[in-house]
This record gives sequence, C-alpha cells and structure tokens, in this order.
Amino acid sequence: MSGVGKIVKKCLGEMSFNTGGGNINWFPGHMAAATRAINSRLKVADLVIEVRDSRIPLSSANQDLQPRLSSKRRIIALNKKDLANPNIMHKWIDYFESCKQDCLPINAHSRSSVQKLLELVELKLKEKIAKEPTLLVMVVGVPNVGKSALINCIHQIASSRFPGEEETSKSRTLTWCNTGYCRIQGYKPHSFNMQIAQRPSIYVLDTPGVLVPTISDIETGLKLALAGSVKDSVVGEERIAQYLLAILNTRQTPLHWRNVHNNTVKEMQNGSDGKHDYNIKDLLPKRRVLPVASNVHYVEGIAKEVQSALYSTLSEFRGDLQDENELEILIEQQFEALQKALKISSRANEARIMVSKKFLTLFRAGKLGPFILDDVPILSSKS
Ligand SMILES: Nc1nc2c(ncn2[C@@H]2O[C@H](COP(=O)(O)OP(=O)(O)OP(=O)(O)O)[C@@H](O)[C@H]2O)c(=O)[nH]1
Repeated sequence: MSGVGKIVKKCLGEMSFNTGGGNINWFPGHMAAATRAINSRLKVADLVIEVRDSRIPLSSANQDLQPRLSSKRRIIALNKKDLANPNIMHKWIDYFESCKQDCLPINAHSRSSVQKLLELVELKLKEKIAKEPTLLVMVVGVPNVGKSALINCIHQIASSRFPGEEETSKSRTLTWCNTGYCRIQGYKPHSFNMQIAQRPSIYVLDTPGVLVPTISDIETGLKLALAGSVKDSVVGEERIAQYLLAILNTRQTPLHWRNVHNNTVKEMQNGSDGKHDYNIKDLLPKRRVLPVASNVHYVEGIAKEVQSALYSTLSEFRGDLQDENELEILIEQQFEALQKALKISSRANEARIMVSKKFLTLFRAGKLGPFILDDVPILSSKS
C-alpha cells in the first residue's frame, strides 16, 4: 500500500462511504429514486453525454450506471478541463480512445468548447438524424461535475440558433413533460429539456447528479469529496485537506513551486510581507471592476504564499514519505505553515477547520495549478 493509502487508512479510521456509515447519510433517498428514474429514461435516450470531472476521469464515473451507459451511444465529456493538467489530459484522451470510447475535454463555461461537443453529438447521431423525427440526448453525471453549467451553455447556443422561437420550444418542453416522458424525479427540479436542432428535433434532457450508494474504494470517495461531488460536511474538511496534502507530498508536487517560493522570499525581503500585492493601477477608480481585480490579486498572493509554504516544508523534510507516520508528521508541520500563509490567527477557534476550508477553496478554484488526481489505467498489451 502506498504512503497515501496508508495515511488515508490511519487518518480516516473506520470511516466508510456507504449508506450505513457515519452519522450523516451521504446517499439520500431521493438519489436512489433519481437513479431508478435515470436508468429507466436511459432506455429511450438516443445518446448520452456522461459528464465527468476532468480532474478525476475515473472516480467521477457513477459505477451503477456504467453497464447501461456503456451499452448506449455515449460521449464522455471531461468537464472543467481548465482545472486539469493538459499534459496528463492527453494520456486520458489516448486511454479512452484505446477503449473505443468517445471522449471530449470541455469547459462548460466556454461556448466554443460546448459548441464542439454539440458538433460531436450531431456527428454521432448522423445515421439516426436521417431516419427519426425526434431524438433525445440525456446529460448524466455525479453531483457538481457541471451538468447545469453545460445545459445552460447549450441553452444559450440553442437560443441563438433559433432566435425568437423560445416560446415554441418552451411549450414543446411542457408538452413533453406533461406526457411524463421527460420527467425525471430528483431532489432538484432538474427535468429540464430543450431543443437544439429542428429537423429532426433534438432534445437535451438534464438529470439530477447521482452517486452510488456504496463507494468501496475510500480514495475514490475522497477524490469525489475533493472535487465537491460529496459534501464536505460528510467527510469533514480537515480530512479532505489531509488527503490533498498526502497526495501533493507523495507526488512531490510542491517541489515544482521552487520559483514561486524564491519570489515570495524576495518579496518578503523587499518588505512587502503581509501587504497585499496590488498593482497600484488596479486601485484607481475604474468603474465596476475595482473590487474584483483587487480580490483576484489578493487571492493570487495568498495562493503563492501557500505554494511557498508547502515547498519549504517539503524540501526541508528529511523523513520517508512512504511511511505513514512520517508523512503524518510532515502534514502536521504543513498545517502550521498553512495557517501562517493563510493569515489565520492561532487564537482563532477552529483554526484548523478554517485552514482546511481555505486550502480546499484554493485547490478547487485551480489557484494551486491544474491537477489530475486519477492515474491513467495501464492497458494490457492484448487490449
Ligand atoms: N472551472 C470550472 N468550473 C465549472 C465548469 N463547469 C461547471 N463549473 C462549476 O462547477 C460547479 C458545479 O456546477 P453545476 O453545473 O452546478 O454542477 P451539476 O453537475 O449540475 O451539479 P448537481 O446539480 O449537484 O448535480 C459550479 O460552481 C460551476 O460554476 C468548468 O468547466 N470549469
């Protein structure tokens, strides 16, 4: 077992990702109902866009839906590609290609990126388009992978394709929903569909994010928590932060932040320690953008201090990172260093939770750099 695996076991103890584990039920009943509804609607879908998180291309797959999904025309949309390491992303694309699975890294906030996805959808439906008057595309995925963001972007593209026809497509949507055909029971009113083409009509159907009731591999559960698919309150921010630190250290990622560290030290020596690194120009009254620009500078300054703190603690550490006890010692030192970098008073109540929350926010916003946490599976030479 790797250092990460051992420390996960040590820190998390008997915690498990299943319906019976812990006080908090992380698999609410409505997810079970939604999963059943999705499964039954999948039967009539002509194509499925399975949205996954690019940072966890395997861990963000809903395993219970896989048998049905793999038997359908499916495109795996690896969303949030802006947060994923592009060099490793290439390997994932090769991997899915070698599995003969269509996959496209996307950014659901970018219209051009979603446009490419829609082109692939139309290409995959080419044969059917010639024969059927109406086609259904379903969007599925675990929570927080960006299904709604994708649907919103598709909606914008569809609105510009059919300007002035919004009312028509709205009423069609209602008719469909009234027949019960497109209604997905979920914990969120997610039974949203829209038309993206006219002849034939292609409807896109959104679905609620659903997880599996049991995640057998605890690291998969932690990665889902890191990506925000499992609520922080279920696992605890501190545990998630510990896991992130364990991954970063065993991969030696902070050692890549040497330049950031050197620059941060130089800035401190030049006396800018503690002051936010504003560009004076950004502080001039510039209509609308002033608070946002200064916030961005502030957050970027904090992110650099965090990277610098993790670089210095890891580079000075002489222990064995494969030994869970020594890795734990390093992580403890890093919590202290992070507290300083994040400017959290040691007197603050729940300082550790505050450190964890801020550290996770920086990671999730991509401020610590792009990552892919899953390892690309090694394919046997036969396959
Ligand atoms: N950086 C980045 N953030 C994204 C992207 N797509 C979505 N997000 C963000 O991810 C978060 C979750 O997005 P949603 O669209 O609500 O995810 P969802 O899959 O519909 O979530 P559920 O409703 O829980 O199933 C939001 O904060 C989005 O702004 C993306 O491509 N890049």
